[in-house]
Amino acid sequence: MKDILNEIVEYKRIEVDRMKALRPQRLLYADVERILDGEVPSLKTALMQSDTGIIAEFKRRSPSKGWIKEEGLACDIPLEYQRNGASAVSILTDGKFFGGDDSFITEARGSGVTLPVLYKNFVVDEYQLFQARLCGASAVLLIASVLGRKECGSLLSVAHELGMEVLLELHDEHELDYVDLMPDVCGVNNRNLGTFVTDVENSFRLASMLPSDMCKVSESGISSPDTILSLRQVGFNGFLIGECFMKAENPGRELGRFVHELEKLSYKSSERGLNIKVCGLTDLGNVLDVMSLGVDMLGFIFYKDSPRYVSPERMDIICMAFDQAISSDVKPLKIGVFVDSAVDEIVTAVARFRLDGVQLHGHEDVGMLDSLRSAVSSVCGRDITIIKALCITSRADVKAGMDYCDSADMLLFDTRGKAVGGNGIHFDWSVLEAYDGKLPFILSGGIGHDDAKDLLRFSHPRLAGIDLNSRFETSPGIKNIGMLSRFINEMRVLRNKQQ
Ligand SMILES: O=C(O)c1ccccc1N[C@@H]1O[C@H](COP(=O)(O)O)[C@@H](O)[C@H]1O
Repeated sequence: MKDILNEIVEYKRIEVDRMKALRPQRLLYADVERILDGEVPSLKTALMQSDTGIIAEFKRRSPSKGWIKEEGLACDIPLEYQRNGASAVSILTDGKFFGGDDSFITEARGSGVTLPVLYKNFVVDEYQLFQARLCGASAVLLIASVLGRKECGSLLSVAHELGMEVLLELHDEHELDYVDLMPDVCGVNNRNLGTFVTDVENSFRLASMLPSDMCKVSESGISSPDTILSLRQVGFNGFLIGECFMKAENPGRELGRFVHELEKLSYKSSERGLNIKVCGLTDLGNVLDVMSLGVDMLGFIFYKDSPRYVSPERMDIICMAFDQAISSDVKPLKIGVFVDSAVDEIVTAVARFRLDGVQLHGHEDVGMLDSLRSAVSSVCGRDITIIKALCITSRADVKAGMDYCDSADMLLFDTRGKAVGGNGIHFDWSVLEAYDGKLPFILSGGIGHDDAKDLLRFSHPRLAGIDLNSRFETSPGIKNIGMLSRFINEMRVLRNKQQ
């Protein structure tokens, strides 16, 4: 088989010469000089700080697949990626082989894309770096296997002088000496550019050979959130995904679905430790204070008989401030708590308050959960996390949780008491030994500030988090921030000692 990479690079050199003849380098540089004062967002910072680390790629065709999305618009898809949880966007600008163009980055910027944009092309000449800067790129891709080490070093310096970062792409261990050139980000390509065959094992193989403090990206062939979790464990910060999104009818929506799956999996694997849900919030200032503690989920009770009921009008105000206050490293999920509400009512709340999940605290059966999931999907175009709460007194109550294993994403075990929820009393946690289902669960029911030690002694393979509610309040619906903060710190200290 003819080596496709060689063919592309041969053509690229001819193409660059042609472009230079049409627009000499000094004229191009004069244009670049005019915009050099303006800054572009950093790819490295976005990857190191963001939740997902996903670099979503806009790629209309490829040499191996032909057209993937010929009708895809650069003023549409990259912005949708930004709205659906990407940390950065990669835009293919090579024309002949990938159906791209530099104008795609200009169009994406024009449509409102503020995320870092990677200029994805086969850079062999500094002329292309000027082009990248001019169209609004934050970073350029340099491929070790098509550049001599010296040539790569000098392109890297020019990119830096132009205020752009470099993602240096490696494919195998023979290229590891390029890492000394100090690129901003190091990529491991899982695609053999000669044959276009992908194998994610390549990233796992090279991970330990790269410096541990280097920002690392795994590129190509990633199609499942599970793979991202495993790649994170071996030190990857970023994940470049193109085809998996571009081949979907709606790439932005597909990314949103993928991110949601990733969030759910992160909870399941307890990758973030024991997750903390603070429930029964009703006051805007109190919500912002709780968020500053770095908790994982915020619970809002939409059950009118609860003393922690939050009205829709109050919730609108909370949501507005929540969206503005949010920074990527503090992003709790918004969970709505419902008791035997109608599906329509829940779907309306999910859409209006942009809820990430719902906690069903009544007698909702499996059929209801399935109808709810499909109604949310058709109205909101996305999935939600469904937490089914079960009231527990005995091992038999625990076993009932098994019924929901294909419909819910998580269970919540609460104490059976006089009120539907929020009774403030424990149940006997030892009955949870009877739970051997596959869903993760949140432990709930009267957890208070004096429970930290017992909680850390309690272990169960499916324990994913704890719920803090009535025993952390100054009055119903108002959380005691000092008490919550001391408890969360105590849990962290005890946990670190345990590890
Ligand atoms: O807290 C409430 O008022 C409430 C009302 C209706 C349904 C659920 C409710 N709260 C949930 O109850 C559990 C246990 O809370 P507590 O620790 O015993 O106060 C918790 O999961 C809340 O989400």
